[in-house]
Amino acid sequence: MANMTKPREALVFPPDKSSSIDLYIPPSSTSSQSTPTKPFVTLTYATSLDSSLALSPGVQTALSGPESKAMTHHLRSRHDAILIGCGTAIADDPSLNCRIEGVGGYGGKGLEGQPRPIVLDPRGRWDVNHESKVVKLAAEGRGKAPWVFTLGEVGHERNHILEDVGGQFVRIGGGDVLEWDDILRVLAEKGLKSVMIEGGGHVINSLLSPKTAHLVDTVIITLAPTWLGKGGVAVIPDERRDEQGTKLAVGRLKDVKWVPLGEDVVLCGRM
Ligand SMILES: NC(=O)C1=CN([C@@H]2O[C@H](COP(=O)(O)OP(=O)(O)OC[C@H]3O[C@@H](n4cnc5c(N)ncnc54)[C@H](O)[C@@H]3O)[C@@H](O)[C@H]2O)C=CC1
Ligand SMILES: Nc1nc(O)c(N)c(N[C@@H]2O[C@H](COP(=O)(O)O)[C@@H](O)[C@H]2O)n1
Repeated sequence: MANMTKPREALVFPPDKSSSIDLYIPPSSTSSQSTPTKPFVTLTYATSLDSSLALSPGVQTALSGPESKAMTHHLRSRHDAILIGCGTAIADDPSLNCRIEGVGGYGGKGLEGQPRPIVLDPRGRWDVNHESKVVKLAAEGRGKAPWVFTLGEVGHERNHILEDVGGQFVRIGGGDVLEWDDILRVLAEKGLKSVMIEGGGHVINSLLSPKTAHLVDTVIITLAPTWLGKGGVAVIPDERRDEQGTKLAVGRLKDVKWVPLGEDVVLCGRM
């Protein structure tokens, strides 16, 4: 007979696999903070062999197999926050919760092990509403409510939708764009000690730009054995040049480990 205390969709990530991955993530949600003004930053996403996150902009594309999907949820259980851009929120209507067996809402207590969803939405493009998955899950006690980082005011109605489930709009910065230094400083000020940044393309490419790539502590990338073809949402950061104008690599990972998971391989490394 099935265990009645946990919902059927709970995922399991085996301890023998997690021991390799765990070297690259904060040991627990409370213990690791690289500096007082910045949370520990894990950049993590799934990509195709031709470096695409999705078939086309605005199209959700399943790349991870079941084993690497469980790995991603293990990461979600071990970070205080999970961050995406509004392009991903609009395209995917994501859950942004953790569905690993034993976390809060999936057999565990309260919201233990659930990350705080953060959506970067400088100009209020994401029409968050009562039907948004992340709002519904928060109302059901199966995930934390989102914090949406904006540059300007949003309407009262959207404010209420988030506040009713424990979320909020957070107005940050004084310029035209949300700067990574400001985003990470605000997360640290709010007591979040670790964040996993999932995407999408604009968010990853901007974070990996030469001026901000150093803000990333570790990288955990799922590589799926498929090509998505031209026109996809590609991870391809801006180029870097030295003072003479000679082109350089944007970055190279160190302390690298490749972990096979099902048909995928997971690349772990440090910036
Ligand atoms: N395979 C994977 O692991 C993932 C795939 N995706 C896919 O990526 C696609 C969405 O990617 P994009 O359209 O590129 O949207 P995105 O999710 O990168 O959002 C881009 C928007 O974020 C906002 N933003 C705020 N601050 C920013 C900053 N500092 N840097 C960059 N953007 C900032 C801007 O308004 C920008 O238009 C979807 O198709 C989704 O399915 C998304 C996440 C993970
Ligand atoms: N790890 C991973 N593998 C894939 O194949 C993906 N398409 C994604 N996408 C990211 O996960 C979000 C959707 O998952 P939930 O609904 O939150 O469970 C999506 O919005 C992307 O951030 N990730």
